[in-house]
Amino acid sequence: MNIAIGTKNPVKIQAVKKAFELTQLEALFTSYDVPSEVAAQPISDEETRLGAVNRARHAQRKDHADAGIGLEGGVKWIEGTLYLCNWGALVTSDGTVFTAMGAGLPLPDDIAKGIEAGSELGPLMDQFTSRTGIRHAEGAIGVFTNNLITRQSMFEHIVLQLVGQYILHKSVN
Ligand SMILES: O=P(O)(O)OP(=O)(O)OP(=O)(O)OC[C@H]1O[C@@H](n2cnc3c(O)ncnc32)[C@H](O)[C@@H]1O
Ligand SMILES: [Mg+2]
Repeated sequence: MNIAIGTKNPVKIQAVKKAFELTQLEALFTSYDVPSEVAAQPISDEETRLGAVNRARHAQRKDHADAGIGLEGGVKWIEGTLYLCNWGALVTSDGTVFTAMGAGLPLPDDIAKGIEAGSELGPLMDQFTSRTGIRHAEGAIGVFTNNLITRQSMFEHIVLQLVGQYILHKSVN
């Protein structure tokens, strides 16, 4: 099957490819820089999920793929604490939408203050770690789990949830 991925971020692309390796599906991949149509820094489950769905829809339409996949990273407030939140969506050529959420943990106060002030998590994480390109590497989830879970493995898990739902749907329809 042809899978169109709605990002050019290599971490997300690798996550999709790795997840498909664990399935019985033969897949060919393309990737496109598509709009999420939400803020560059989504700040709720709803907004992050919508970003993932929009990316999946746009990617699917780009080359009439059998399925489009969108992955979106965001943050959300729970009881005054800022948490990481991550979402994925798979949209099929007949318009069926599957969604799934991934790992999320609380972020330090300094990061939360930066987000409140309007900054994006990517640059804030670079500042926090005195490095560059954390979002293309282990991500915030990697930094705050001591690399036990990386941004790639986190997104891989989301894609497995999406593909699992898709396979089940195909087998009963
Ligand atoms: O090229 P795309 O696909 O857009 O990949 P991205 O790394 O920008 O990822 P998102 O747009 O999904 O993430 C939304 C925002 O949150 C940031 N972000 C999300 N998760 C992150 C993480 O784990 N580590 C660092 N930054 C992260 C990212 O830099 C964006 O500002
Ligand atoms: Mg982005």
